[in-house]
Amino acid sequence: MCGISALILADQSAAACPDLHESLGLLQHRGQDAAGIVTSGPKGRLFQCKGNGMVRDVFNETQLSGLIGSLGIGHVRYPTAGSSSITEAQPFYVNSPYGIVFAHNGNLTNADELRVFLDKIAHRHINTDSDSELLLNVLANNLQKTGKFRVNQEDIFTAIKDLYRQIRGGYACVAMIAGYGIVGFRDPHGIRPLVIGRRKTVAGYDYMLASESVVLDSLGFTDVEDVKPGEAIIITQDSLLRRVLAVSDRIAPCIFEYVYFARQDSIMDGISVYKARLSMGEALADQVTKSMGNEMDIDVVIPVPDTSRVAAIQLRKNVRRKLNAMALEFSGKNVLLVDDSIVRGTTSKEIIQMAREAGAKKVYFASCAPAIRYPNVYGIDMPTRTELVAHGRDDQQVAEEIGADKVIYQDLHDLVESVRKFNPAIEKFDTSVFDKYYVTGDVDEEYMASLEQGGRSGDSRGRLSIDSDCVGLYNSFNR
Ligand SMILES: O=P(O)(O)OC[C@H]1O[C@H](OP(=O)(O)OP(=O)(O)O)[C@H](O)[C@@H]1O
Ligand SMILES: NC(=O)CC[C@H](N)C(=O)O
Ligand SMILES: [Mg+2]
Repeated sequence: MCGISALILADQSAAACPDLHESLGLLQHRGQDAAGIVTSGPKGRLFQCKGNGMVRDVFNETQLSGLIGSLGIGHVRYPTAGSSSITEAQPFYVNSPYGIVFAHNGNLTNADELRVFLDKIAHRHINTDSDSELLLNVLANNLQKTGKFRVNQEDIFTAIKDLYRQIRGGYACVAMIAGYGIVGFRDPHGIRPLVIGRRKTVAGYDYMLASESVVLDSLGFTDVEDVKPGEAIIITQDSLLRRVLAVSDRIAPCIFEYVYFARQDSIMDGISVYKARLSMGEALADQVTKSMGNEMDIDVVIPVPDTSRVAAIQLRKNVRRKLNAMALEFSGKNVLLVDDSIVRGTTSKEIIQMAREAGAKKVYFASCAPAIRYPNVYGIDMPTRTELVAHGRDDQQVAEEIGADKVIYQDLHDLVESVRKFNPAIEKFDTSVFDKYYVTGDVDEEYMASLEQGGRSGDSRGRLSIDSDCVGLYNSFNR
């Protein structure tokens, strides 16, 4: 997963960087492999700082003070395509046309096709395996076709409208055109989230786009709204224009944002993540009661710790260390462990073993999400089918695999309703990891098999990471 943000300040003499930097800290849970900020300063000059690691590792005071300019964009990355090489840290930049920088949350499912198109037809050099670099180059190519000396809003809308026809997958994007303004757009199915807000200042309104509303709330922005599926927004010093450029009858925001990914203090597509999680818990309680029936013998319910993900990276040297503090609760009891999800089964297996070592009599495991049996192809870094503990296994077999006496999964319909009841206007969610229904319609057996082989360009699995301390191009001496 990734987090993105974009900011344009009303006061052109002020610096966008401090707020962008803070926005990335607030989005850190969405990506911990790399972070980057690009700002646009006087004469449209672009200033960049990006690298591998957490936000606090990538930026220091000196670097931040060098990021001058009143507009900019930022990114935190958890790769789903390409590798974790620093060369794929975002934002990406192309100089032609106009000087564009770009940041993307999501994952494209037709990356192979785009790569060929950009090479053979558009004659654009792609230097990495990142699908986001492809996306940027499709946008740049579309803008180039206008042949204009200076860009205008209509041209940008046309370029994005064309892009909607060319690319497939999940994507929320922000871009900045040097010295001109910021742009945001969201895929026609609304799979990945993006919000916009404004902040009144003496100089006028500042505008910010971000993956999650928590960023805008924390930075004092108000009138926070979701960018609509298929909508593009262009903000310059003088204007804000927004337009829905692609309409889909299959709106399907990613349900996993509510289950696990988003911060609980965010509101996404009009739904409080916190309230959705409470409601999932209620539905799961019913499911547990139903599934235990007359054999209900649970003495204690224990949540698997959900450490703040920002801090967790420090604590997460291994699963056991993370879970250690809970062992005392288990002795002599029938325990129900509750987690948001079971993916590979690593966490559940480990904590169940710990519970048994600590003297638990019976250990049941309940998951707020249904069984995850299929990969995510829209921007959440999940393993391939064969690595998923529930793939090809029924509930009983999963229980055996993770060492539980019983596994109780949330029912998919209940999960959807737990979220949907807060915004019934959303008829569907992307639930592909549970039911194999991929809303873009292009994810077939061949695609899945290629994910497993790690052979598809644009897929991170099975690929070597080419590390380099040179941002933008590979450093030869490190290879
Ligand atoms: O079956 P697995 O492959 O172990 O994956 C599932 C676990 O991964 C996540 O936790 P994680 O430890 O990543 O982060 P958290 O502290 O935010 O819960 C999730 O909350 C589950 O606990
Ligand atoms: N998780 C994401 O949103 C990743 C964005 C993009 N596919 C990358 O790998 O950089
Ligand atoms: Mg967890």
